[in-house]
Amino acid sequence: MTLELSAVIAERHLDVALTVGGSETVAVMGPNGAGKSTLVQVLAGLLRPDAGHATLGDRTLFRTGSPGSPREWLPPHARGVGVLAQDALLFPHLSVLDNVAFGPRSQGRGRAGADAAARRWLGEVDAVELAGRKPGQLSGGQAQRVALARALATDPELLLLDEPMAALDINSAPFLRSLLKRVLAGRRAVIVTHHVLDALMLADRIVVMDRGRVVEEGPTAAILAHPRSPFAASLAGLNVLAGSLAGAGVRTSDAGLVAGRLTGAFAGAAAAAGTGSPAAGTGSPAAGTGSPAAGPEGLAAFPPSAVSVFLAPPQGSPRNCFPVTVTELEPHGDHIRIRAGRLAADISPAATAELRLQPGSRVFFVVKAAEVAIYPA
Ligand SMILES: Nc1ncnc2c1ncn2[C@@H]1O[C@H](COP(=O)(O)OP(=O)(O)OP(=O)(O)O)[C@@H](O)[C@H]1O
Repeated sequence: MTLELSAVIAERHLDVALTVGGSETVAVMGPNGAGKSTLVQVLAGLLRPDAGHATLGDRTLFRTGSPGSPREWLPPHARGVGVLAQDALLFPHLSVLDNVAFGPRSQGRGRAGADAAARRWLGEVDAVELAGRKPGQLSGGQAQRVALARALATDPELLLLDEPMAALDINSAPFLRSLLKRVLAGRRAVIVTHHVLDALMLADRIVVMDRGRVVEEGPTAAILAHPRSPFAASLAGLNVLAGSLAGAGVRTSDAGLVAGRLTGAFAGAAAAAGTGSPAAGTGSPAAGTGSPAAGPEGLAAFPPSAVSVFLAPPQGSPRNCFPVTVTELEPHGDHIRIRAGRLAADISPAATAELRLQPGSRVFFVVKAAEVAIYPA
């Protein structure tokens, strides 16, 4: 069962087409004003396009009409669509439990059944203990978890997430991100995000929008490896290595142990569990996507500006050191971006000349652990 959408809204310069498969999560990215939120509002039934149609399996969400196919419009509550926005938007006068039970109740379930469903979903987002509170007694992160439970409690065929982490502080965002990873698995979802890590961790595919149109789309890894739009190219700048979490680092199958610093709430949890900081790793990260079986999955991310380039490994240094072969050199602002497979380093033109770098040069990319952010995937 597929979601198919085409929509034109002249006032917002929107002209998009989108298809989302049955258990696919699509990340919608793009610069400010690209039309990402407008797209979500169209799918949610909050905005009426001038032209177009949307179908979810054999159901029509809307059709603006043409000779031979009449105008159709399903109101938001009848679409089978759940929405999680930047703000939780809970009903302030209802308890957490009643907020989550609201959807099942309006679908016709009795109180006992709706409450049981609400408790089950609160369990899914680790918020059962909040059931009796009012929204005013919740932190931002707690409210967002409750809003996620509320969005899921109607068992929507499509989940829409519009920058769900944007309003959260740095400590709450990683927890919600790992919850989303769990609940989005096998579910159809569209997530609007500004963060490439969200796309990497949560989505199967990226759709890049610009000025109301889709300018690029494809599997997340493929878009980042071969970006065609300037926006995707800017996203692709970040170095990301995947593997399994090991203390304050990530053990990759081909780049060894990448040492870094744990981010946000996860750092607190790891510290409480008594995990330490590993020694810096060495290895060849040319492919860098391996995911060894041991331990929960994690990502190590660092900007090209944090990478130094050496002809020989620095002696006695506690830094991450990756032997690589240069594949490409390109101008990047005042610097030269040195690409080596999936990794990139930005260094000065003078350093590039001094090291006599060219495609095929075998060098060492070196990055301090303090510059590497470690995320649970
Ligand atoms: N309520 C509104 N009324 C009229 N035009 C709007 C409204 N909201 C947004 N727009 C316009 O529609 C276009 C798309 O905006 P939209 O908010 O969908 O972009 P976005 O990609 O979500 O941007 P951002 O990343 O800044 O949230 C922009 O030109 C914007 O100015």
